[in-house]
Amino acid sequence: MNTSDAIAPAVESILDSAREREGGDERLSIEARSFPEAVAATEREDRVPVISEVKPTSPTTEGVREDDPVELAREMVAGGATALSVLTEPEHFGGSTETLERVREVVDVPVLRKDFILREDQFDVVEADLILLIARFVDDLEELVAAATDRGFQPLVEVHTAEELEEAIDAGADIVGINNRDLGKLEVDLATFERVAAKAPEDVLLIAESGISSGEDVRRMREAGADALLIGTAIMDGDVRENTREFTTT
Ligand SMILES: O=P(O)(O)OC[C@@H](O)[C@@H](O)c1c[nH]c2ccccc12
Repeated sequence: MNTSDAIAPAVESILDSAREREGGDERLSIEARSFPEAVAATEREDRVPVISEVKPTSPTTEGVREDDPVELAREMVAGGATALSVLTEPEHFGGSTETLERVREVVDVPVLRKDFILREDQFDVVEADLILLIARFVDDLEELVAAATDRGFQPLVEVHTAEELEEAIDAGADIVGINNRDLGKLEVDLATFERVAAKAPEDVLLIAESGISSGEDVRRMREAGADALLIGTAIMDGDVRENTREFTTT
């Protein structure tokens, strides 16, 4: 874990509660819906692969969206989402594992569990197709990537710098998310993806995360090598079906 740079207080608070969150006591075994296949299918239809994020609120968003997350998820899939991301962090993002469970029951696309996982037993609380591991926050990335894969999850390793990208590759990640948001200052800069993606090996599936809010942003990330885009705020703001449709047909 890289602790040399200061982490924003909001993120410290997220990590404090993540440390205390209990794990499951039974090891899960999952039959995951393939994310690489879903991405390839979207590409064949000449659309942009988008992971649409169900995010009721966040430390950087104003207000809380009260609509039924399951209904939002359905609408996102109807709008052409390749996959969904569901926040399960309860205290700062308004998420829950029950929501993820219900969403995964009603859609047939791959679903990412978005949370701040720090220990192996925290994998075992709810099934998902993809699971997020944030390179900056975990001590033993390689072990966690292996533990996730053993259970049948497709680990998505999130990075923000070229050094973390290297760590992710060394840990065996083949799906990597490059977060444009700096978790130190919580600021977004799309140049992050451009800079870090340039260092990625060809065979890694690259996801551009955070701060994508226009067709222009989509094109910019695709030109820089994004195989898929993870979009939350800009989809959650308004008609989620129409918003997803617009991003996927840019
Ligand atoms: O709402 P945005 O800017 O479109 O970003 C979505 C997603 O990238 C962001 O929610 C995110 C990226 N990494 C995370 C880690 C935990 C929680 C949330 C995130």
